Amino acid sequence: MAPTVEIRNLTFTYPGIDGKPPPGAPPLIEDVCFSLEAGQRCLLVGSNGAGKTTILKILGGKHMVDPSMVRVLGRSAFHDTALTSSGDLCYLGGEWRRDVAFAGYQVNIQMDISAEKMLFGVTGVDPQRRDELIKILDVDLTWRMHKASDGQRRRVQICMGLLKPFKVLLLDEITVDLDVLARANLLTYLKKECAEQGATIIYATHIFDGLDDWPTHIVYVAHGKLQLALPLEKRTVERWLRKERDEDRRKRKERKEKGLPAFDKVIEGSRVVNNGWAAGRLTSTIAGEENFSFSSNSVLR
Ligand SMILES: Nc1ncnc2c1ncn2[C@@H]1O[C@H](COP(=O)(O)OP(=O)(O)OP(=O)(O)O)[C@@H](O)[C@H]1O
Repeated sequence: MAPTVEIRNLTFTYPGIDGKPPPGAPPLIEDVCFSLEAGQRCLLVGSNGAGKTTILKILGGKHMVDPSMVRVLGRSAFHDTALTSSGDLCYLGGEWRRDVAFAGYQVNIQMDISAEKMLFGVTGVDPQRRDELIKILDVDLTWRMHKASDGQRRRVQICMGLLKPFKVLLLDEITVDLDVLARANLLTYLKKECAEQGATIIYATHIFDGLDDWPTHIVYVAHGKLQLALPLEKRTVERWLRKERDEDRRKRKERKEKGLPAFDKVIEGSRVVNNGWAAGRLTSTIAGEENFSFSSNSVLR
């Protein structure tokens, strides 16, 4: 079977002010390879700042890389805009938490609008699918978005994002505000989509509860290196993370003993605000000295 997601020797460094990687900047992602087929569900795990969001964004066509490095459904997500606009490739995460594409417009999720208007305003949707999603996520159609709780708002957003069928779905920690039941229902629904529709899902998360039987693959990212495991063994993931943390601590101690600063020198210049694009697609906004970037989750939650 042809892979739906294919990453071949992916190497990436955030660009500097001139659109090129700053001289001497080490690659954030280095020589990463993995591929997935229709029906497979992959957990993307790693410590804060490991590069999970970056990988998902590259797959979602938000950052430009050489087309030979990343193929989604056999196409380059960045160069082939039809891939995302058709809905075949769907990315839910980061900025999407504030804005959602609504009936062709970008809608701020905190405006005074009812959940019903949002969910029924999207045309070309299978009503049965919409009803099922509303039920699964337990959305009350009378909720006003500007008064809704974070979790309620998140449920409407997820519902919106899944209204149309997808072939490849990229999820970046979107379940954090969901209660245990809503999250469990959603994961079951997504598993069904993979089994019945042959969808492929990559889900970056730090929350392993309830995921024991969910993934078919695990991709662990640490310092640009990859490890694959199958199936999920929570203790294995925790062991990887602990090993990585201990190595980092040891390196910092060694540097301190040699009189060096605890952390490697930060290469100046690799700073792109809003991860390089304004809502939707890449419109680069370059930060000045007053701005700074953390790993995306730290910034956006
Ligand atoms: N727009 C950007 N410009 C420059 N560097 C960035 C940018 N966004 C992220 N980074 C850097 O890239 C690294 C990886 O960030 P990324 O958001 O991919 O990590 P992550 O694994 O998703 O982390 P978390 O678990 O905290 O979400 C971090 O060191 C971060 O500082």
